[in-house]
Amino acid sequence: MKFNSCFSKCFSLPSETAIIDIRKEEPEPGNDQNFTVFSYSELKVATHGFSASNKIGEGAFGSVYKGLLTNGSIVAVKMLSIELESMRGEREFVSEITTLTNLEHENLVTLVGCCVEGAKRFLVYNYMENNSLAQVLLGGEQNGIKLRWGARGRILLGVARGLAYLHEEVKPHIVHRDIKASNILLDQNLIPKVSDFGLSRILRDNASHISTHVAGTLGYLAPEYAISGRLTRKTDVYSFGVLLLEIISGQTVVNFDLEHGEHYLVQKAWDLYRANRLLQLVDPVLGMNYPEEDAVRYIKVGLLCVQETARFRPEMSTALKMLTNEIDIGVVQISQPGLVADLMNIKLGHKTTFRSHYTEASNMESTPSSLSSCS
Ligand SMILES: Nc1ncnc2c1ncn2[C@@H]1O[C@H](COP(=O)(O)OP(=O)(O)OP(=O)(O)O)[C@@H](O)[C@H]1O
Repeated sequence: MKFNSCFSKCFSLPSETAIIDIRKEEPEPGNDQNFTVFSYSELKVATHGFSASNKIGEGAFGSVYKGLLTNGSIVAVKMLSIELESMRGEREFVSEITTLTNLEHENLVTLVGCCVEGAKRFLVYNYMENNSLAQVLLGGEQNGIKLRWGARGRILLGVARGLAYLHEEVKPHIVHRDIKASNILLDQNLIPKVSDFGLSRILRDNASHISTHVAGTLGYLAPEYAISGRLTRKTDVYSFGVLLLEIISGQTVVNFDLEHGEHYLVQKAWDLYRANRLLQLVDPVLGMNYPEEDAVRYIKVGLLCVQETARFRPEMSTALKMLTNEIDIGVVQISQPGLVADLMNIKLGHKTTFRSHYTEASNMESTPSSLSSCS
């Protein structure tokens, strides 16, 4: 796709700015027709000037705004607040985004386009009506959504499918790196959509967006990734296992409000497994309204995914088959999970240093260089 093949158009807009110039990427024949390079003014109008009332979230990359495009579609506009030196150049940025928009799966958020205006960069996604799993599952009553067992099962299967697609069908495969409840968005039917996949591709080498200074995020990190920076698909499998345990238990991976001994969800699940009391992990709000056999199977898959030794964790497609009972988890041995407790104690006071340890060179499986200052 040629980035310089933009053209200007005039649209009438339902605001005080009646007519503005809009640059759009003209698709070449055979190219992806769904990809749009938006103009800054178009996004500005769509989000009411990036107003506070349109702001729907804030992440490590920057603020997210709800927007209404002139064609009537509702979008989420992510304003990237990353230093320019960490970001790829204009052409590379657009080319990486084009690649990402070609990834289509029911369980991935659709990236509809981007905007480059000087130093400013924006990503434009389909808007997800039910916000993130973090807010719905762990945000309490204010969301007005109570996730029943069936919905929880559909969500974790959907996330597993989305990840299996990124890991095993996309070529070259994509390691998400940041699987967590706030990166799972829910559409109007509570279908889960994995977001923020492939974002490291828009960064220059050695730049990282993973917000490891956030305790919750830290709890999702596989031990080998946290300690030595080794990034593989099994790193995502670990994070998926943590997410699964959160979905079943309704608890966050780390919660210091709970009683001593219950702070770390993975530790708690492991203790209950060894005591043969796995059902005690299930979210009490579900009462008795869940099939016990499925619950035990799901939790065992979660524990298998968070095993300390990466090679003992299943591939995502295998985990999926275990969840759906196509593969019998009963015969699989589960050993010691990777526990974050020690890591949390050591690292949380060292925000800046810690973050700098999580730099990765590419989206591919990698082992970054020295971590000698890690203490
Ligand atoms: N496509 C979308 N539709 C609806 N809401 C969205 C969409 N994308 C993001 N959001 C909202 O914006 C919030 C911030 O999203 P973002 O992906 O920037 O950060 P995060 O995942 O919460 O945190 P981090 O950047 O540390 O991973 C989300 O939690 C969600 O509430």
